[in-house]
Amino acid sequence: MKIKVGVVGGTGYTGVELLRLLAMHENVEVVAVTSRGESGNLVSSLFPSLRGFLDIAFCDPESVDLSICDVVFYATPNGIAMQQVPELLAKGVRVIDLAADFRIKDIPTWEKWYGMTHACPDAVAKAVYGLCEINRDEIKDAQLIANPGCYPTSVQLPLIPLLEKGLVSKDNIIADCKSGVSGAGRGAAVSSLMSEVNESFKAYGVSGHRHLPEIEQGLSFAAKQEVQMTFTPHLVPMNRGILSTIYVDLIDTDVNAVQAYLEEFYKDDAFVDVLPIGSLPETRSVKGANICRFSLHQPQGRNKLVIVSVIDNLVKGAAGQAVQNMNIMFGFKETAYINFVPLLP
Ligand SMILES: NC(=O)C1=CN([C@@H]2O[C@H](COP(=O)(O)OP(=O)(O)OC[C@H]3O[C@@H](n4cnc5c(N)ncnc54)[C@H](OP(=O)(O)O)[C@@H]3O)[C@@H](O)[C@H]2O)C=CC1
Ligand SMILES: CC(=O)N[C@@H](CCC(=O)OP(=O)(O)O)C(=O)O
Repeated sequence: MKIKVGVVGGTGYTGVELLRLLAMHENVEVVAVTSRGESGNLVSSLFPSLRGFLDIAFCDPESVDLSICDVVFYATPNGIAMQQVPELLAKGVRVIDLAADFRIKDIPTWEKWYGMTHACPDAVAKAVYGLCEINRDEIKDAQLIANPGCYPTSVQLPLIPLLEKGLVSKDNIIADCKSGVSGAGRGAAVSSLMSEVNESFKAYGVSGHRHLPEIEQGLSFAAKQEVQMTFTPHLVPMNRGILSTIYVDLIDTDVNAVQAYLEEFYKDDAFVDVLPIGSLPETRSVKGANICRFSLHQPQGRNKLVIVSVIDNLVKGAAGQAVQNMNIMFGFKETAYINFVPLLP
């Protein structure tokens, strides 16, 4: 069985990553890839890596009829999908939004952090947050998926089971996260120039980043009470990858029990790798792959648990998780065509 797939925003970094994964997927026919500026040009003329794998041309998002698709991915800036999705939903099309339009249930909170009025709060209420390992059952029947943010994926996968089970405190959580430059998208920006980024390392969004309410929403749901935490993103001079160092207070000092619980929780999940205690995951151990690897540390045997979590921001943090959602929604094997060995170096 092949489903018809559309991609809105095929010229960006998450868009081209989606195309790479979808082009290899035997249950998928990519029927539309949009670009406002490249409409009419072959996708493979902009991205030669796709030559021979995806031989269609970009189309104009204004004139394309996406209602012929079984599923449409939005790989667009925040605020675009919410304007178009209600019409597609009404026609029975399923949608996976890689942006943040449907991630935050509380509309005033979303409007505060994203600085715009939400166009379709009703759709937000229906959307399922596509953190696959946690919400698999709801994803199966969802018509609209809010694909999680990159930093939130790396932080929530290790923390949600621990908060649900009461193994760590909901207070004093700190996530110190570092991302490669592709996290900022493919659009031209001075702040992404090589001479601005290379040989340098900086924090940003320290007083507030829009992924904070997304992470707090997920952690609060898991803890069944409000969680407030500290989240600080940093930019590192590499193309892909996120490494999050997470600090939490243990309820009981037995880190081995926490490890055993996480190993059991994720034992059937191909895309979450609970490493042995004390391991030091690197971003290159997940590059190009749909995997979150993390490890637990208990420095000096004290009450503080340190978790080091790595993902590829474009794969498990975006396009890979989006295809994993599609696999679950359409009843394909969850790992189908996204179960790759990471790239080295
Ligand atoms: N980069 C990352 O690591 C991650 C990104 N995300 C989110 O995914 C989304 C896409 O990110 P990314 O690929 O990095 O962004 P890019 O800036 O690289 O690409 C944006 C894409 O959106 C298209 N686009 C822009 N405006 C419109 C519009 N008005 N109508 C239709 N298409 C439009 C552009 O195509 P064109 O101009 O050719 O029409 C382009 O293909 C964002 O919301 C981002 O926050 C989520 C997780 C991780
Ligand atoms: C390095 C870098 O700039 N990263 C981006 C990641 C955000 C992102 O991907 O946005 P959504 O997941 O919310 O759509 C940022 O901090 O804005």
